[in-house]
Amino acid sequence: MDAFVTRKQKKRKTSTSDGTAEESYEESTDIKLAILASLHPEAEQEMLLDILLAHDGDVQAASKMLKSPSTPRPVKKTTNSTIAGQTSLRSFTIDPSSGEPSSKKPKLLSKKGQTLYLYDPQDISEHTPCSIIHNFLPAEEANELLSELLEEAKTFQKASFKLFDNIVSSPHTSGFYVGSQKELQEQKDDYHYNGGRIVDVRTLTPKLEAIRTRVQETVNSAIQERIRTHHGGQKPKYQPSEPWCANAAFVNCYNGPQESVGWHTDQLTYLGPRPTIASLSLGVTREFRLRRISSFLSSSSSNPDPNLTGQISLPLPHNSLLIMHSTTQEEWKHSVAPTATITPHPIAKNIRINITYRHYRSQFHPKYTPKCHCGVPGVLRVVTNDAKANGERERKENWGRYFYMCHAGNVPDPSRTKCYWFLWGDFDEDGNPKDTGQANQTKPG
Ligand SMILES: O=C(O)CCC(=O)C(=O)O
Ligand SMILES: [Fe+2]
Repeated sequence: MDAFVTRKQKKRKTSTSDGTAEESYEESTDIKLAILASLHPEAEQEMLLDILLAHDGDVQAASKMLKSPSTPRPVKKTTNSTIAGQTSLRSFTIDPSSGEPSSKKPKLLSKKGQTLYLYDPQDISEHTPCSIIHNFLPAEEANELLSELLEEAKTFQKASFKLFDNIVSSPHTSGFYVGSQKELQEQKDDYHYNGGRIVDVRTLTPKLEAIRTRVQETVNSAIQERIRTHHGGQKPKYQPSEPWCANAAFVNCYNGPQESVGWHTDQLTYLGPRPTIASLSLGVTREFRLRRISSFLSSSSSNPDPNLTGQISLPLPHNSLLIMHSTTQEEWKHSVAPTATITPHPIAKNIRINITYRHYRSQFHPKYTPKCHCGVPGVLRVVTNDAKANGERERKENWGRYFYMCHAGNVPDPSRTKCYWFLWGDFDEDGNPKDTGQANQTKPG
């Protein structure tokens, strides 16, 4: 059984719609789940997963639990929504004195090389930088939005760009939407993504426009709630205090189980530090995975707590709104993993549509982005211990500092002399540039 637990993870290169490139990993939980399912063909996948994870990935212990008369009998699903019958991990904790399920909360661990699956909004809020709202839109409206975007997605393209001498194409297609013709023209003229521009910019479709204000209101209340529950009423440094405004949206289309997006963080250049991103999923349920960037773990990165270094998977069902709060982009990476199987959706068949609403902040308009010697606007990054992303700026005393670097340094182009230009970003408490376009230039630490 151990061979399944310790199976090596596979790596591969990929790229995202906003142009950041990373590597993705595949995991062995699927196999353990398949074994458990073959032992308990009557049980629902979600229940098996919950129990497997409550037993720390031990298939034998999970199977024993399933055979126990005290375990609730699984009820067959009548819809294809994975949300039906979902339970919190709390329902599967065993009281050691009685051997009965107890309501005590288990310790949730995301061990290195393992995946912790979370479904319950309270678990997600407590153990990830995100919060989730299931059944966000009225059912009919969600279906209509899905149908509209499935039609749009027929004309989406795969994003592709150059990475270390290879053309990397994103393993899914996407479209980019803004609120007005003026913003559309500005995107075409002024905005850069990895040194290039997005040619296909569209204005929000009628249904994307119709939900925009609701997304905004929900996100703004969730931000306030998060500040209360996770930050003692004090917003994190650099998190904007201005209201969040959904003025741009990437729409991603994952056609089939193998389409995915690799581990990445979203580009900060036009969102600024500590952005909030709202992600509405439609159609097929897929796994959204999260893992911490180890330099932001509380223990030292040379000795991080092994219980916090694994990945967390959030299956995102049709009509769920995931809010990535202000620590997500700087302290975590996220991905949508390829999978062996999916449950087809009655409208979308094998397709998952995902909308990420973003706030392109006016203080981060490209006219304020510091420019490299090449004349190209820089890319805003944060210093982490990710050597590939940060090069020599990864030294501990600089972790968490922001800097601009050349796109050419980000995506080396052999036809150009390698460019080492960089500028420390200097932001106030609200993450606004202190001196727009004129940050102090200093030497790397
Ligand atoms: O499809 C998703 O849930 C995530 C998409 C994403 O990470 C992105 O567009 O940057
Ligand atoms: Fe992303």
